[in-house]
Amino acid sequence: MLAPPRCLQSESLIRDAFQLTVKVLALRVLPQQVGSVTKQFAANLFNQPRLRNVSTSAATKLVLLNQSFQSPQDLPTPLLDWAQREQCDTCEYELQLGYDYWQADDILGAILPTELPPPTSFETVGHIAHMNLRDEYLPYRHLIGQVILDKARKITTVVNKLDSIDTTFRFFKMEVLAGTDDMLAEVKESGCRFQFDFSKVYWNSRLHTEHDRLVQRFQPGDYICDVFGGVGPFALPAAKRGCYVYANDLNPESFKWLQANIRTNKLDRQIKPFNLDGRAFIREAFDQLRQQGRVGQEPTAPASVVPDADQRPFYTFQHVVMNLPATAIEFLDAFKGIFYGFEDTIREHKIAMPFIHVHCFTKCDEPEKDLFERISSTINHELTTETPNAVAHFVRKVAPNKDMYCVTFQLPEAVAFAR
Ligand SMILES: C[S@@+](CC[C@H](N)C(=O)[O-])C[C@H]1O[C@@H](n2cnc3c(N)ncnc32)[C@H](O)[C@@H]1O
Repeated sequence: MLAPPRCLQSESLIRDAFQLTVKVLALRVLPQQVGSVTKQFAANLFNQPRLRNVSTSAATKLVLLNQSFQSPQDLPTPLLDWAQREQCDTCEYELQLGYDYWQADDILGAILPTELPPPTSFETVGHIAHMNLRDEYLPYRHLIGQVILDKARKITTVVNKLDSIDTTFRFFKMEVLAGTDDMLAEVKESGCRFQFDFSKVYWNSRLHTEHDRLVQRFQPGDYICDVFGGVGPFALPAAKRGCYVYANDLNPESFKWLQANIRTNKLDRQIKPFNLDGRAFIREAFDQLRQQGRVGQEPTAPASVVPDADQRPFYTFQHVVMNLPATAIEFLDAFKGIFYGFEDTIREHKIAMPFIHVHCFTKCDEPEKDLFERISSTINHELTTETPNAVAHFVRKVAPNKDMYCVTFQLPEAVAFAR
């Protein structure tokens, strides 16, 4: 495999340093002989990614041969015989390769010390390439950023995640390595358009599958309570599917973009946005839905003549999503007594308890045991893997010894009816 000349660099990128002249032997053939020779001797040709092995500039064609052949004597006998029979001679041919030819890992492999493998993986958030470089790469971070910027399609900004994460709002602090400092990202996911300031809100493209997985579980017409909703990656696709969503985020920036995304996707009649702390939101959302019914369907009569809640159909959520893996379990205490006083209505109308989908991290060797124990102790009610409708789903590895899970369980009546 060809590689550019090694040229250790640490300041600005010198693109001219990647010129390479490749000398190969070529067979001079007539246009009508090209098909036959390239088919018969495919293995002996100059086969390099993204390069043609037939030169088309001359009236006679040049079929370029493998660069391991230094002189005509090196050619395999069948090829030599063919050339003699067809009266084709050989000649030398020079290819000039430069910066444009090489791929990011070729260039980074040439620039970086040999003990550092090229770091070419990054997450894409709209036009932003989001890298997570280890410490040993930091002296070269701007060079790496420039190469990624040059080589990755549709990327105009390259950022590196810094060590710190905003502890409350979970967005990453980052440094611009190359390109513009425009952090306003536009992303399409699950048929919805999302816009947000990536430097101020949480967004993780790697959660796409998890967003989809849960949304597919929801049925059109379901009520969804999204406690840590961010800019809407659960709420918007769920609403597109025909669900009614109460979506919340404490970060005012997430709330602002959630509202904007609801408008852009024309889902105002199906999503109701909130900007509250998760615990307060759970109580508020359950109360409002019980009293008001559908999203956007405010009581039309003055409050004094609106019948009491227990004389109207009892609306509640079918699903609650809680994606704040570091601390979501702690918020489960908000469900204690959430239906206190409504036991008879719920039983009479056979209303099913909501499913709670709580995301969490674990570093434990027995993840399910650890998670169910922590959940049980917060809600004062024992849940195990044996509990009907309770399951722990592995979402992804976030660090070598840290996994993200989503535990789904149906809110136990004993918890919901507690005093
Ligand atoms: C891990 S992100 C998940 C966002 C989104 N649901 C997703 O799947 O991408 C957690 C979100 O919870 C929000 N958050 C953090 N603490 C909160 C709290 N106490 N109450 C409500 N939202 C909170 C953060 O601002 C952040 O947007």
